[in-house]
Amino acid sequence: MSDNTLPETRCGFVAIVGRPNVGKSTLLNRLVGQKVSITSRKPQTTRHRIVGIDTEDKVQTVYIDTPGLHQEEKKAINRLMNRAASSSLAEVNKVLFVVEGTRWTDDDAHVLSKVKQSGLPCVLVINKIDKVENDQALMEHLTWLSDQHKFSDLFPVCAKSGKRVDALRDLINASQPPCEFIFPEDYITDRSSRFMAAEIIREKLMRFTGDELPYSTTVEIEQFLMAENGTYRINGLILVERESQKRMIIGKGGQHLKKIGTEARKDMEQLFEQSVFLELWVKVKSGWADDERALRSLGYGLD
Ligand SMILES: Nc1nc2c(ncn2[C@@H]2O[C@H](COP(=O)(O)OP(=O)(O)OP(=O)(O)O)[C@@H](O)[C@H]2O)c(=O)[nH]1
Repeated sequence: MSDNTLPETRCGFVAIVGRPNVGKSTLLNRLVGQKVSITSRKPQTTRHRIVGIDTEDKVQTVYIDTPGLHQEEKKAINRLMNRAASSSLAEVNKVLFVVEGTRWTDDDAHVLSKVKQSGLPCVLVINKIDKVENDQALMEHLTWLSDQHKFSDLFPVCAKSGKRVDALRDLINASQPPCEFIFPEDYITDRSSRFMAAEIIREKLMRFTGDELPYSTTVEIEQFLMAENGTYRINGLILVERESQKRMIIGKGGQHLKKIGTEARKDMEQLFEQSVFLELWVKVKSGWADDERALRSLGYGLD
């Protein structure tokens, strides 16, 4: 603490908003420098509010990753912002509104209306610039975007490659107000390791099963132990609705499930910085929607 009692550290919440599939989770992972939110080509991958924490020197930024907003989720952004803003520790002091290249849809317009209502300063992040071939079209679109709202900045990035993400991070960190750190310096998320393990498995399932896998598929971590040698022993249970889905996930001779397991294990080892022994099981569960346990693992009831 300095003499005038203002903390030497700076800290604040930043909400990441945008319609589904614009790359919010990819951006969050880049900003935090670690995988804290799962990503996939399928829209609506994010079901949970994930906090990614970025601490560098004396600045801490706590990111909130929202499920993709579309017309039916009108209240999500308000709920999110109210919840974060009512925190006694810090307030959401910035919004990152992510859009995709030169595309602008009704869902983007809907998110923008919510941003306007919130009255919060907003940086417009134009992601996926690698996909924009026409520079002139991008410039014209940026001009058009800047007329839609008084954004504090317009920031083109490529979250996938990380291009310009560091500069964005500097911009965000520079604007954080004096505040004690909310989380310990070595935290990158407020989610438990068990939760992260289930999310990683779910990501690999979505990646490797293509469009056939229904969103109703859930993952539960049945066991999460650290053995004496420091290895994590993790048992994951994948719950599906039909026998055919089970066969699809397991694949011929178990090859498919093995691949999912290997990829998930690698990500877990990177995240937990420990060796991981992962076992996966697939079980058919009928009437899962009535099952509170399965619903919980989908994230319902967490609010
Ligand atoms: N070409 C390109 N693709 C990107 C970029 N950023 C993200 N993507 C891809 O876009 C897809 C969606 O990314 P996500 O990060 O899951 O998007 P999201 O906005 O979090 O999606 P929801 O969870 O549905 O809200 C994935 O396939 C990403 O790899 C980028 O800068 N360039």
